[in-house]
Amino acid sequence: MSGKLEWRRRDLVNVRGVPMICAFAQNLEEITEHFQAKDDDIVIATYPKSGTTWMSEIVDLILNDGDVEKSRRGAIFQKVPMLEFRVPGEVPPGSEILESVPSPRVIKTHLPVPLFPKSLWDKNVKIIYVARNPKDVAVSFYHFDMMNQLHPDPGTWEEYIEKFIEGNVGFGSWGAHVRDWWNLRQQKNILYIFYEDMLEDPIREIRKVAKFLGKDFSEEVVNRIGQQTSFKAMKENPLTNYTALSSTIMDQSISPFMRKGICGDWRNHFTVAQSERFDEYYQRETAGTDLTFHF
Ligand SMILES: Nc1ncnc2c1ncn2[C@@H]1O[C@H](COP(=O)(O)OS(=O)(=O)O)[C@@H](OP(=O)(O)O)[C@H]1O
Repeated sequence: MSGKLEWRRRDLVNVRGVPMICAFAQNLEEITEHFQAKDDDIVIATYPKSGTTWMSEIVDLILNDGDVEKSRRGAIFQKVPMLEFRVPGEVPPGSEILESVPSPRVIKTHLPVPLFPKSLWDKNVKIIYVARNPKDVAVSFYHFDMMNQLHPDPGTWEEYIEKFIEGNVGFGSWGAHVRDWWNLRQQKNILYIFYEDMLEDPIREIRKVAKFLGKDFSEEVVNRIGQQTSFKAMKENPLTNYTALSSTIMDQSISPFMRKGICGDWRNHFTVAQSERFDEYYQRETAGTDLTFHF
């Protein structure tokens, strides 16, 4: 095997107790320990499939004052590089690409709190965390695992649900992820946003993010950002729908990156028994917190 094939469908690798995508696991601890943050870095942190790309495009437009032309300067994964992305021997790692991105850098990461780079904590950078209900995350992640060749094969849906509940999927436990970030939100510079709230009232949530980033826009600008970042617009936009990424990594003929973009698609996938099992999981994971999700 050579090239990207070497990293295809490999088992997850345990990094400090967190199951990680094999290609990304190489040198991950180096990022945690030695990635150099800058004071004006902005981080978009999420558990996978929780609205990262959507928030990334919103933040990019906010930083460019809603200038659509400027937002067309590159694909979303170039404008907002993923810190831990790595296919050794194939593409420069995200952490390296970030060294040449002009400030303020917007950094995408799915890293859980224990693996988050020390230097980003030390600099107390602005972090926007997006969380999504675990049933829709599981459905989205299952489809993503099928199409993303760097991920392990998800198996059947039945099998996948068990893996998800055990936290035996890329980036580990959903519950630990959303909880750890939630618990830190008042100590650190974190704006905690819910995907379902973005769907309910995108304009309200865009205003919230803009305010966090120190911007106050007219209605016209906010509406423009809302239109540009609607699911339909982003699905049709080759710069946001990931079609610019090699199909040897993401095979969108299996499942498109911009798949459905709704709340409640889980109803089309879970049996009643699976849903009840997941409800118990959700109760366990959020017990003792004031975290509440909409389904
Ligand atoms: N603009 C907009 N509006 C609503 N929903 C959107 C939007 N953009 C992306 N999406 C949906 O977000 C899901 C992908 O999540 P991520 O971007 O976090 O994926 S990744 O982890 O970075 O690969 C994935 O969800 P599913 O459709 O449920 O699979 C995308 O469709």
